[in-house]
Amino acid sequence: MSIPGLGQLAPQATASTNRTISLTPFGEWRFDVPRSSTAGVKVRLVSGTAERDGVELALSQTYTFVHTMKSKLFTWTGCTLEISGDCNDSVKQYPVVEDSPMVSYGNLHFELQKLRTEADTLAARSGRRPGPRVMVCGPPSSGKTSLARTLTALATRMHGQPLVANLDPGEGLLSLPGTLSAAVFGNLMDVEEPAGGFGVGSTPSSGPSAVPVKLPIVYYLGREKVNDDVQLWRDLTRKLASSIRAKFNEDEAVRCSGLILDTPAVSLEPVEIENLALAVREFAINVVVTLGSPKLELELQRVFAQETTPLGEVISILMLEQSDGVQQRDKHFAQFTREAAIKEYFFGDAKRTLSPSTQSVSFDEVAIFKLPDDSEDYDPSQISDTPQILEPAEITAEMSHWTLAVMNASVNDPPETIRKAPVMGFIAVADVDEDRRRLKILSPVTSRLGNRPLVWGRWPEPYINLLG
Ligand SMILES: Nc1ncnc2c1ncn2[C@@H]1O[C@H](COP(=O)(O)OP(=O)(O)OP(=O)(O)O)[C@@H](O)[C@H]1O
Repeated sequence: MSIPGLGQLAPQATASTNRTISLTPFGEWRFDVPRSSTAGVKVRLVSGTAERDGVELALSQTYTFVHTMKSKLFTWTGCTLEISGDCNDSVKQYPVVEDSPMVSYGNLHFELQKLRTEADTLAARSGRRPGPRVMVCGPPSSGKTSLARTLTALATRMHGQPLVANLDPGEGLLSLPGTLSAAVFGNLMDVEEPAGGFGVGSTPSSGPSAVPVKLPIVYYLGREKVNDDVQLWRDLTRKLASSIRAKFNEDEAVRCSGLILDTPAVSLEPVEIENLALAVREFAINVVVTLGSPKLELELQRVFAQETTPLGEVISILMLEQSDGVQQRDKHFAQFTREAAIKEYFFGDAKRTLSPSTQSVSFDEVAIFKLPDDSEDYDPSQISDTPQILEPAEITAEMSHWTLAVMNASVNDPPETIRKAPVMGFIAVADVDEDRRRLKILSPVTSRLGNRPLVWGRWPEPYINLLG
């Protein structure tokens, strides 16, 4: 519970007055920009230093945080912020700085930096040991993605080029939801983007970008939750791990910076622990961070008590406190965020307008596959010897407003190959004319689909009419 005047101000009703706040070292300004705030909230760093999940704000520059964004600005040194616009916010100060979870997050970063320096030193002597491979896991809303983002930003600030990967299909990393993906982060991240540099706005597009773009490798699960198709999630996790090994082999700077892996929220279900264990083994993780769950820490310590990485390293399992500032996001918020990501993928955002190409294609020109309907005797949360096979999809009006994945495969490839192929991009079905047997599609690029197969998953669910 927070006591005004003793550390944390109680959240205020939506505040719209222009105001100036001062934060002492390790203080946080926590904010939630409501949907009603069309102009968002504007923030200017007047003095000191401040950052959002590790990405620094420039002095005197005005930043806009758009509506339905929940986050915080943090300061190591103390700062003054000028704020205008509507948002719900609160200030958290730490009279005893050791009480801030950022102390342990910062210490973790410095330990990881030591391992990166060791890997660098070894590389100079022609050794090939990678830098730290750290996995962040924990219960829902424990701050996993925020910590992964902070560790990434802090590493890039020290000229590192870590690989960052996401195994949570509920939210995409540099991609739409429903995917597992990874990319090298070697430069500035976008402080204003709702996803803080992890969103689709930081990927290549047909428009100019304020920050250098990242090139992700993406696999398509087409489901919201891991348990909706555990078998495929495990197969794609293995594929992603293999892509990361290949990147480590060819790029010394990336290898020395290591990996930061974000994971789906878990309770303590045995299948979830097995999934985390699979990720640890596949990605050769040597540092596992559990956020706010001593039980998860104990369970993973038990699983890995006798195990080392393939390189013979100890697998360190540590628990860090979760911040009491982590904000809950209800299903409406999550849906709005997904829809905003889809819209941004095709149309850009306030800073960068994109013009997707609208194409009319005949039903006979496209090969669309769909995930099979869940049959009564199929339990998607169980590993099965007979994985679900893609089926050719019948094109009907039901497909309108869905986003389909364009697979980096040939339409003549076996369904199993198509299903596990990397994703080239997405198209949205704007309209289906069953009488004329034609589809109207939106594509971020003007080129035709050629013989690329499309996959119609279950996630993200259909968006409102993008052309409406
Ligand atoms: N200290 C904080 N103050 C204010 N907001 C915060 C703080 N830490 C995290 N948040 C916000 O809380 C929300 C949830 O955090 P985050 O996404 O990191 O949790 P998560 O564990 O990854 O969630 P999920 O289980 O849904 O994947 C995000 O909007 C994030 O920006």
